[in-house]
Amino acid sequence: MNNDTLAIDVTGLVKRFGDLVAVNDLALQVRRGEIYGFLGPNGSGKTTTIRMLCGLLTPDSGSGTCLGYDVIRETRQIKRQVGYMTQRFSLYEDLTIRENLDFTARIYGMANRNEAVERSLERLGLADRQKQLAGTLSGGWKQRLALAACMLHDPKLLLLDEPTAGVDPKARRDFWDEIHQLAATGITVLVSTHYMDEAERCHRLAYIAYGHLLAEGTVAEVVENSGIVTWTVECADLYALAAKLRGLPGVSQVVPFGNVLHVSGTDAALLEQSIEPFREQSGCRWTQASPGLEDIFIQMMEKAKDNV
Ligand SMILES: Nc1ncnc2c1ncn2[C@@H]1O[C@H](COP(=O)(O)OP(=O)(O)OP(=O)(O)O)[C@@H](O)[C@H]1O
Repeated sequence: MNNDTLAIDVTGLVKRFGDLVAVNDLALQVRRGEIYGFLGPNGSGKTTTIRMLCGLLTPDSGSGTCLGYDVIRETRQIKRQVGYMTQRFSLYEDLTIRENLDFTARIYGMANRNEAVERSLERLGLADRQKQLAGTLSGGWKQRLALAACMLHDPKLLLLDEPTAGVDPKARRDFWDEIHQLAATGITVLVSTHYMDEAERCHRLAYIAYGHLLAEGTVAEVVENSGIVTWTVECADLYALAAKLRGLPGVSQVVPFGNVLHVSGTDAALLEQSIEPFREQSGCRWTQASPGLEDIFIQMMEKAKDNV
């Protein structure tokens, strides 16, 4: 794959803050027009990576391109074609919706500012509320306004850092519908999230922990390559069973999901051996299941922690 097909193509990215290696030898390839999920625990280096990709931070080492431009030498060109939505609401709460969009358009130095703001207001469906103060919008609308602001200059790539944190499910769904509509027009989206349902709405995803890339691919590929086996069990006394299962050989996770326990491990034979005595327990129904992304990521994080 080359620059025609890849929006992001970087390798060996490293960023240190003093003694801390925030991003460690990271390689990332994101195809044009895809929605690429960026997952990982708090402090794993997602924001730092995003900031290196859009030229706001200079990597200590590594190389590559973003939209075909060199991430070290051509940061000005990159910034012009990238829309970056930061983790926290970065617009002015005491400016109106329109004033915020207008202000952002001025920062981009846009010649056709008024037209772009009008178009954006129409598209957002906020034309009749343009005089409302941004601070009075609901969390979901704030995020949509922030997205509209970073789309004003028609970027080819969107870098969205936890855009839906703390937003209710309906507003999150609307936001993601919007992301998919943008991707359908050819815009590439790299989006960080802690929500597993959002991870599943990505075309491909990467999982990083402690600055290292631990998994990459489609959801199906990540599940397939995880090497994790999960059994679910429905049982009358779930908590008593959970207590007995925890710590047994081959059992690395025992997690209740409502009335069902998820019991996972990486050694299928050992896991089966350990659960065998409980298989016949009356009132218990065991089923082998596909591991969830959450099971996989927690397992990876634990393993990575052991190796740090
Ligand atoms: N400017 C900085 N100076 C010093 N340390 C920093 C700086 N920016 C980030 N870090 C540290 O680098 C590590 C990675 O941080 P980063 O914000 O990239 O993680 P993240 O994956 O985005 O986390 P979260 O999910 O909480 O947003 C953290 O330990 C953080 O404290």
